[in-house]
Amino acid sequence: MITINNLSFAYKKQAPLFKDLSLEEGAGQIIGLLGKNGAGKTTLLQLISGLLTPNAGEITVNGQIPIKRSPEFLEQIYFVPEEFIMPTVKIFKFVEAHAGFYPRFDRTLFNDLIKQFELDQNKVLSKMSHGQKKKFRIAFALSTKCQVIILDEPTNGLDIPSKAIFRQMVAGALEDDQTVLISTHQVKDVETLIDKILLVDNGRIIFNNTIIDLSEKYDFKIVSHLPEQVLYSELNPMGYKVVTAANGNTSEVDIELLFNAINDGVKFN
Ligand SMILES: Nc1ncnc2c1ncn2[C@@H]1O[C@H](COP(=O)(O)OP(=O)(O)OP(=O)(O)O)[C@@H](O)[C@H]1O
Repeated sequence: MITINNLSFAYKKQAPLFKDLSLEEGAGQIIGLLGKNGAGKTTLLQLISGLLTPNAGEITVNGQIPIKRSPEFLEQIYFVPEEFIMPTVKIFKFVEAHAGFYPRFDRTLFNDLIKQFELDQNKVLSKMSHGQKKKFRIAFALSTKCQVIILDEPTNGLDIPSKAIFRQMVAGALEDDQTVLISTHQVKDVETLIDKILLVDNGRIIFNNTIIDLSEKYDFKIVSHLPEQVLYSELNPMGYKVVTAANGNTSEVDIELLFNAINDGVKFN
């Protein structure tokens, strides 16, 4: 689905951001793309979407080369950037004008998602609040049923109930042949949603693992006393948050703890 071979990329007059980066991701996953500020998450998403040109290496999405921006490519990828400007048209007019670009666009789903987000289709997009615009873009993205949906910081600006609705929507609206790539710092918002974590640091993917694998191999828990065999620990009002090797049970992955542990040098394999 998404294949990256030996990608190198630098912004003009800047040191290379990515050198020799390779990645292979199949269909049917919700992937969380994590990394510190400036790690290159948005840049990577823009490269995959064909909005930036690699200096070397190759990216393909379903066999298409993104930067060629062919109609076959554009109808199967939808990118919701972190910041965007919306046109001065009503929601229903926008849908009338744009849904046709996406052969699998599902109007029933769109109407349902807009209702769940409590948006009025007669509202003018440019006059909506930031959170409302974001909700519209998410609903539109999911309704395209594109094979690759890219969401850059989707929950920024969403109120608390909308974050829960967002999780239900993404989990409920996807087909087996779709892949969703979500870049976020709001890990709690996607913790129960994502199947896989990709961690970008210093121009490299330093971590690429599934939640199932992590939950089978490691325990993430809060304890009052530090156990002897601990891979990583953090002080917590209740005692310590720790990561240990699993003892036969599966535990829910605490992504924030995992992120901090990796940044502290803990190797998860
Ligand atoms: N248009 C640009 N021109 C030059 N440098 C840029 C440009 N856009 C981003 N950069 C630089 O590239 C690096 C990666 O930026 P990017 O926005 O991809 O990171 P990010 O991981 O998405 O960060 P954040 O979590 O803060 O959103 C940063 O050092 C940034 O300053």
